[in-house]
Amino acid sequence: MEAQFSYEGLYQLLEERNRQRPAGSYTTYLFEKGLDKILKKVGEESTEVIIAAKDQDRKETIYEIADLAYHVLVLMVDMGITLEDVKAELASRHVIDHKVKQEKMASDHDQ
Ligand SMILES: N=c1c2ncn([C@@H]3O[C@H](COP(=O)(O)OP(=O)(O)OP(=O)(O)O)[C@@H](O)[C@H]3O)c2ncn1[C@@H]1O[C@H](COP(=O)(O)O)[C@@H](O)[C@H]1O
Repeated sequence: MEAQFSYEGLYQLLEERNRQRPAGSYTTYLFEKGLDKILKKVGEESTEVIIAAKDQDRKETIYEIADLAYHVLVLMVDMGITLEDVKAELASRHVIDHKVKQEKMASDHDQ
């Protein structure tokens, strides 16, 4: 059976790792190393996504996107950026995009 997963649940676990810093945790290792190490991992994982996608390797691309998503979440926790912060940003763009489309449809209709 597939394990229950949510971004919110993983984010909370990473916050807990940051507060408690348990030994033997890879996330603890990243927080202890600090921002530069986390950024290096985000850069590496981004490159691996690009390479896998360029090879048209769907399975590998999914695997590397998951690695990237985890490291981006670690970066967010380190910087105190919440999932709500990112959702709010995406939501504001979504509304703008919707408005632009409506305006374009109205102007197309007038012509
Ligand atoms: N999703 C992940 C996840 N994805 C990738 N990784 C780790 O990221 C590392 C990436 O591998 P690399 O070969 O690039 O790096 P490395 O050589 O191991 O280490 P570096 O010295 O390069 O940093 C691996 O050690 C993976 O185990 C993750 N580690 C943890 N999680 C999640 O975070 C939770 C907490 O993990 P811990 O804090 O380790 O208990 C886990 O339950 C998972 O849900």
